[in-house]
Amino acid sequence: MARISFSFLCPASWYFTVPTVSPFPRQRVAFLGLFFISCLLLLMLIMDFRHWGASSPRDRQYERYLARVGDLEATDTEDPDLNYGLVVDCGSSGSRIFVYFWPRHNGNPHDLLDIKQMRDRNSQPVVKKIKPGISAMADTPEHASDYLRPLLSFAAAHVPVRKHKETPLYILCTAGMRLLPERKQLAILADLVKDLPLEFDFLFSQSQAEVISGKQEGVYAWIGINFVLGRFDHEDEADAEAPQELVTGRRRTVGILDMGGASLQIAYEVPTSTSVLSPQEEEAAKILLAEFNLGCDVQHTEHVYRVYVTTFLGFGGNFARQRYEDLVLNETLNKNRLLGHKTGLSPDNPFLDPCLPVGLTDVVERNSQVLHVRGRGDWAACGAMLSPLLARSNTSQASLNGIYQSPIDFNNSEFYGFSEFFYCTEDVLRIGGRYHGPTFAKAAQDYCGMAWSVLTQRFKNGLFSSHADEHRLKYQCFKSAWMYQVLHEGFHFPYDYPNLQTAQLVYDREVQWTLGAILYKTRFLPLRDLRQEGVRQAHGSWFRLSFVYNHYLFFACILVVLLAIILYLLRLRRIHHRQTRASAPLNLLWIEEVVPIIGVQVGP
Ligand SMILES: Nc1nc2c(ncn2[C@@H]2O[C@H](COP(=O)(O)OP(=O)(O)OP(=O)(O)O)[C@@H](O)[C@H]2O)c(=O)[nH]1
Repeated sequence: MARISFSFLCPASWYFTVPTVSPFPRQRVAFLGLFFISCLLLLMLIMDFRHWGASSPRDRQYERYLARVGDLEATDTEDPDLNYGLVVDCGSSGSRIFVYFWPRHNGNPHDLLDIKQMRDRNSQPVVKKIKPGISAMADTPEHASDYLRPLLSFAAAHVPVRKHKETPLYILCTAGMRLLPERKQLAILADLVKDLPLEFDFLFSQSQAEVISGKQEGVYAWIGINFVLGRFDHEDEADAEAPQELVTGRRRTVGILDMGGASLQIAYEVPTSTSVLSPQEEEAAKILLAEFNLGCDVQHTEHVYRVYVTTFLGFGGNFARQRYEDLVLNETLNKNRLLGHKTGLSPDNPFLDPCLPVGLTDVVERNSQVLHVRGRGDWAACGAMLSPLLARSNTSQASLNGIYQSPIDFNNSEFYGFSEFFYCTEDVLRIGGRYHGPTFAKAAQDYCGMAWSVLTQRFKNGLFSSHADEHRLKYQCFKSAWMYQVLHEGFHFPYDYPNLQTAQLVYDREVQWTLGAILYKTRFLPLRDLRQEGVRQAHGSWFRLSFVYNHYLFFACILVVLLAIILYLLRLRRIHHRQTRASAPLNLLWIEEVVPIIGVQVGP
């Protein structure tokens, strides 16, 4: 029987022996119990440790709130960890450059990069616009890069020079370019690809200058707004915007309506199992559905979204006005010919246009044909005249141009309207935000019925939004009627649909399709970061899980060991007492034996 004595913790009288093979089964049970509890504790702590990276829903909401506040601050260009990206939106009415930035990816494979619009030293968004659209370069494509130079120089002055080489530049052209013959489009793009890299050091290749399809534009706008609203977040938590809704897994996404100068897009998520369709409808629906994965790993199917997206070229606000003028001119001249009238042929016998404010005069010219017009500001009559331009078919499941429209659950959906949807409601009417059909109709009607002289006077007095210009004043009556017709007659939105917001800024972030474009184009970058992180973790994994790194775990283990020791000592003490009582004479002998062996005694 071996004897071990403990002298450093106990009083001298505590000298005792420990049998190597315990003769006490209860002691063994206690040991096993302790061992089991320790393991359990360790396991729980390790599990908990894995979750330390993720914060609670409440924390996440708070973090999001802080992030929104942070979005309004000047971008810290000294921070070496920030990445930058540029998107040029070459639209039909003008081009604008957006400068975005993002920090390192947060490591959660469910999240996209946290891309935000850059803000300058005065905390103003870094964005610059030029007019006219790039399609104005159609006949002089060799000057396309000169045309874009002011935008790129502006961006180059804002992005730190050391970052230029790694800053991707995307030049994405929309409807204005789509309307040009392919030959002219290619000539413009070729000039950009050839000349811009000579002057600017951004990451730019041939594939990064393109004419995107309307479908892409719609999907990008859809991604942009849903990202800003946090609808791609997957964790279980109450929705900040709809707290009554406890969302598990995926959140309900919002749909978009985006009316530019030349084209119009609608996009919304559709369920994977669509309603019963005829084979023809099924075929039509397939063409209009975009299925894409927003996860950084294509194998993660929980990030697959199925979105109905349609684009209508020629249905943007400015282009619709041109189509309307074509229609009016042709109809009036035909009537003149048939009935011998002279309507619109001179300024004193103008065509009375219900879609222009009262008293506004204008001249429509097409191929040497001229039509003199004067506004009569009749919004209802204007709407009625626009009906043929919607080109609806008789089928109930079709929207504009007779295109199949996937059913929308108007009782359980949310939409955001951008560009003309916002400008038409806000610029002069000042009712942007939550859209209410009857209120909008009343305001638009009142505006239309005003005399042009009164409107221009109000404009001079600064009564309209700072974004409103003369073009807006002139065409507001037409555009508001067009928007209304498109929304309710074209897309069949109920007149009292309560869940449409018209917007340009959401949480003070400008929501443009360009944000969705850069999010989509950089969606695999997190995977690269995660892989690098994975390699780093593999090297340092022991360190990360070690007790020293994890101080909570370390203290818990110390506690468990101390507990085990104390219990063990108490147990031995009891055994010792029992034995002392059983053989008192032997006790002395034990002490005599033990003291010489150890030779160290604490206490008297
Ligand atoms: N109030 C206001 N109007 C704008 C602004 N930007 C453009 N517009 C006007 O809105 C109309 C539509 O312009 P955009 O939304 O830029 O459309 P676009 O990109 O030119 O058109 P697409 O090529 O069809 O996408 C044009 O008549 C512009 O003059 C803006 O920031 N504020």
